[in-house]
Amino acid sequence: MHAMEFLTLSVTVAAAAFSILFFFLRHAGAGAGSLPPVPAVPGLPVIGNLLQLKEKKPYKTFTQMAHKHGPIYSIRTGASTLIVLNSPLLAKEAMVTRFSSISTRKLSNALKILTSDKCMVATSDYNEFHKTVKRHILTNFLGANAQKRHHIHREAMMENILSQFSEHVKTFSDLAVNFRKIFVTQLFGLALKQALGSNVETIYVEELGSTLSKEDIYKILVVDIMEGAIEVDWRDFFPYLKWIPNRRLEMKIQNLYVRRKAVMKALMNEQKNRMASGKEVNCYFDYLVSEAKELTEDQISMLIWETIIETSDTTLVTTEWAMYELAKDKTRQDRLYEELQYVCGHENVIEDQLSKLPYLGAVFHETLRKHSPAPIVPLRYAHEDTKLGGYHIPAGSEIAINIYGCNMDNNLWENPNEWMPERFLDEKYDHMDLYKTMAFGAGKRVCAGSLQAMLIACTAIGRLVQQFEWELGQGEEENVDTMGLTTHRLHPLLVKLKPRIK
Ligand code: HEM
Repeated sequence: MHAMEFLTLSVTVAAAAFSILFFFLRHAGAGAGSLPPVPAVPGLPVIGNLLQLKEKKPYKTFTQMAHKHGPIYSIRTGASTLIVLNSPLLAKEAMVTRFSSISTRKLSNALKILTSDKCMVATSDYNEFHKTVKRHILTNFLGANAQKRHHIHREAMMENILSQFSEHVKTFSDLAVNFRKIFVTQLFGLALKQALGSNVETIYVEELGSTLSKEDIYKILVVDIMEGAIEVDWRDFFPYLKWIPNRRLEMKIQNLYVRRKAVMKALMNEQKNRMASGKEVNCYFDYLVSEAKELTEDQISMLIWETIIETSDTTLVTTEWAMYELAKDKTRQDRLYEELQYVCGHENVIEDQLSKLPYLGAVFHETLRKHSPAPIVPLRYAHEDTKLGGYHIPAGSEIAINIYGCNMDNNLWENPNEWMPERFLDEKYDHMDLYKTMAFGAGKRVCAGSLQAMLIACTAIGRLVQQFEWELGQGEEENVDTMGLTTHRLHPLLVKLKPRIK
């Protein structure tokens, strides 16, 4: 062999051997300790990257950082290290493959108080308590059979929503209508009915010394807690300073906690009296009282409240954004209307027909993709050394799964900033698959309420488009700001409605 050829061959063999070794070390049998550390985004001493997060829309900041630093990077939030994942592959690796090492929740000080230290299905660690309460919520409330039993309440809600929009159009014809005001009152009513068996209008709360309207109850159980949940306590970032009091925040959060507890107690007492009079109904409260003997009264109160807040928020966010996009885009609204006409004729769309309405499904999924209602999965942390994307993840790292970043990934979605439901008509998608995007999470902790969210949002969107032509109110096109950490619209959607001629 020629000397030059020999040299080239040797270099090639050495390079191949090195590549195999490198691949082996990064991906396969190598111990986690020998893997490289996750690339770090440069920050400042002590505070780390906190200043880069001051925008208060971390999911957007994280997505921009991913353009520069790749889909996995670490940032320092004060004393803690946060690993941020921005691609579906990495997100699934964390939520499915490495679940056993990353199944523990990391809660802020505010959330620790508001969730009664993880006493909810969604915020608990993956332990016996979680398995028990997840079984309960699926059996009576969110599983497919339970959802069939609650169908009657959803149907009543849809009727009320439509009649209120019709009433508005009759009375004020040209005036824009506040979509959220009508929708949320009815959705909250449904939440109360499923949870407690009664769409309560008023309640006397002894601890607060006053009678509350439904609006007051909604504020205390949902709005105030959503706001409190995103309160930032600087001690979250510097746990070694937790001995320094932060009275203003502590008082505020404690006050929210106490008020919520008092209202739940009054609501539950009313239902206890009903049960004592021999009247039982199909609702989560009756089920937990009679079937979940292992739970304390406080735990039942938290679990009932959990379903109320979960029913009332994310489905509203999805439906409100879908109606915004449809009202803005007459061509796509017409396309949806044609599909509805073709499948349902002059009849109102019903849940059983949803599988025959691919464009309606596509509108739902595209809205979840572009406006993911839970843009970041509530933080988890690795309780043991593990690996992600071929990098070493030391025990104690916090993990942020940026769902918004996954759903806006340029490598996966063409023009991700555009709302294009047609992308989900591609034959690679199974029409009834609820998990086409990362919006509901993945793995063992995937959203337990996805079926309910789909049934409510799709039926509502379908009926509202069958009944009216939608147009944005003046200045609404630019009105796209969101609230804090979520994609909840900052201002309610204002729309003009024109009844369709049947
Ligand atoms: C479009 C609407 C919704 C979206 C986008 C959504 C999103 C999510 C996400 C991302 C998670 C995963 C959290 C994690 O992995 O840590 C989750 C969990 C959960 N969601 Fe939803 N959700 C929605 C509606 C609902 C509704 C209507 C309910 C109930 C009424 C609900 C109940 C739950 C529960 C109980 C969990 C915890 C599951 C577990 O930890 O095993 N969700 N949701």
